[in-house]
Amino acid sequence: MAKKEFKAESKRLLEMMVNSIYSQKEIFLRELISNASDAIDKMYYKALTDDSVNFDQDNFFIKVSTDKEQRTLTIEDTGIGMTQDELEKNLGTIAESGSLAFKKENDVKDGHDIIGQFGVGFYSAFMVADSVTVFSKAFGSDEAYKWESNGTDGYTIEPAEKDSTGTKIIIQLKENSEDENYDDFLQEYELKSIVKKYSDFIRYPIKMDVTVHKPKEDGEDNETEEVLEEQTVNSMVPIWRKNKSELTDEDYENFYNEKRYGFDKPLKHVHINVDGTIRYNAILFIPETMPFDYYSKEFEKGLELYSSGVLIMDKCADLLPDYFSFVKGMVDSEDLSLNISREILQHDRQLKMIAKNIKSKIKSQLQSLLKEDREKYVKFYESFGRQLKYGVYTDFGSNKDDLQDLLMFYSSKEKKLVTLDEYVSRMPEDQKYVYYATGESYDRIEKLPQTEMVSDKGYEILYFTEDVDEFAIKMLREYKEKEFKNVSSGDLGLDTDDDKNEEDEKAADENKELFEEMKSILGDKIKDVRMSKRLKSHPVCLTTEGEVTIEMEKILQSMPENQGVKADKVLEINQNHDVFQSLKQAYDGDKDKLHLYTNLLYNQALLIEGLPLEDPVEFTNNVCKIM
Ligand SMILES: Nc1ncnc2c1ncn2[C@@H]1O[C@H](COP(=O)(O)OP(=O)(O)OP(=O)(O)O)[C@@H](O)[C@H]1O
Repeated sequence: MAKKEFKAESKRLLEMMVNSIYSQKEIFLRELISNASDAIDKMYYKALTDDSVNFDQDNFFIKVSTDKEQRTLTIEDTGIGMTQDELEKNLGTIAESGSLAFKKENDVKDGHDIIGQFGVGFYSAFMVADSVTVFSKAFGSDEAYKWESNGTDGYTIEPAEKDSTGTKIIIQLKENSEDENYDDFLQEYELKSIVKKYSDFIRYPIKMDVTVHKPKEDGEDNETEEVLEEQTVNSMVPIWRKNKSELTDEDYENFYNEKRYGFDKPLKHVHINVDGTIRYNAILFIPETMPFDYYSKEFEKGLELYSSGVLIMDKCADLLPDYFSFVKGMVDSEDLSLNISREILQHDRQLKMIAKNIKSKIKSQLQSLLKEDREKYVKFYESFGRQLKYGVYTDFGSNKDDLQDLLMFYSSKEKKLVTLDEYVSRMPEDQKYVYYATGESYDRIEKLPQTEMVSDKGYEILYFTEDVDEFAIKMLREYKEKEFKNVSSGDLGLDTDDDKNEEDEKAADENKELFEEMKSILGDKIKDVRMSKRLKSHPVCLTTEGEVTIEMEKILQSMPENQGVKADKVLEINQNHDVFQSLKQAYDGDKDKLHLYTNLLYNQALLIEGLPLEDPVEFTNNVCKIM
């Protein structure tokens, strides 16, 4: 049976393509400039293989100009041009890429700079055009041709006049509508910024007539006039392709500012050139200050992604893990698999490899910053440390090994931020755990009764003041085989001398009934009342049993999806405190008083923990009563 070819309704196909491939209309300019750059590149490659062709860099450029009255936009290049056949084949057949064919035919080894590959970019002009006219004169030919189309009912080709080799594309802009002001594409400022945004690193000059103010020739002092001056509006050579040794810190800072990655000065930059199984260049920055919306939902992470110098994506989120979302910068790779709109990537294997590579580079940069410039690292950590801690906690702790050595906490001994490694390496031999205490501020933690015994032993305590701290540490569980221990947790693992232990046990036994009575007075507010082994000068404190601590309870309670998770609280009493004698007396003779004292002590313990009193009026009345 004879096989039949698929037919395509080309008018509909073109319409669909034009209106559904690209998410932004302005992209047409990127596509036409990329075509122009490809056409000049072809001249460059011709010159490489044909001695009769001379490639003088100065003769090659792209010019973007407008005619406001006619409402036309013109993109002209001095590239290889197209013959009549080529116009027919390349611009008359959807998905026919002369550029891809050129790459194959010419076996261009370093031809990765040729951008076109799908054979559709040109038609993006119809997103903004009522009609497109192309004048082209091919290299080595004396004849020029005109191709014209309104995008709906085909195209025409006829001989035309054109002096020089190259291609000139004239776009007749669509009428303005309610949704779109096509006149924007006639505005100098608008055009300049689109060129800068997508095509800044095209290797050939993109020229425009730009309005400048100049002193008036025979005018008075200071009198100026507006004149048009032809300027090159793109930077051409991407800084990331330059040799690192040629670049100064200032060059990187300027790039950071020009690209508006931030308004601050970057703390550190990394310039990566990888030329292995995957090839890419990247410049990454660690900012000094936190963007104002950093810890909000509005903040979007991501690096700029370029393919052969053309911007593909403003913020490619897949290139950065969330915990390094503060990193700014760009990646350029020739090896990416792009889809036809060049907006998203079909196969992201390469992208994943680049992302992995970048992740380890950032980590090692941060490690070296910590080692070599502590002051800067602390500055960085004060802004972004919280994000690293989230990184430890999220994804079920799968990144904790990568991040644990970047963490810092405030130390009770050093009175500054220290790393876990520093803590563990100076632990006395008899210390079993890494101790930490939680609270609203360093000052408040300093005064927590629960820290007394641990500090007394001479052990260092890490102060946790951010809500994520304890969650992150629970995920870490241990560092260098040393478990973390909250100073408010049940067993502190402190070695006390045996005689004292025995004495304590005896006293606890003797007062068992008193504690039972107190427990029944407080009901389900607490899990137990116990004699304390951690208090020295304070009469009372709250501790917890089990996984949920008081700080965690506070955080969980403040969340919208709060499910009433509560910590198992234990009221600990210091039996060496005078208050304990009063409790005993009340227990023996005056049950009302025991009630009063128990409630007062419980409320005091709540206040110390920064927890709200259940009944502040009753509490103050009780205070008055004993006065
Ligand atoms: N300014 C130009 N000078 C010379 N040839 C051009 C020019 N513009 C387009 N062409 C030819 O027309 C072909 C089709 O262009 P089009 O932009 O549709 O696709 P492409 O650039 O090949 O691929 P992509 O869709 O990836 O951009 C190009 O491959 C090229 O051969």
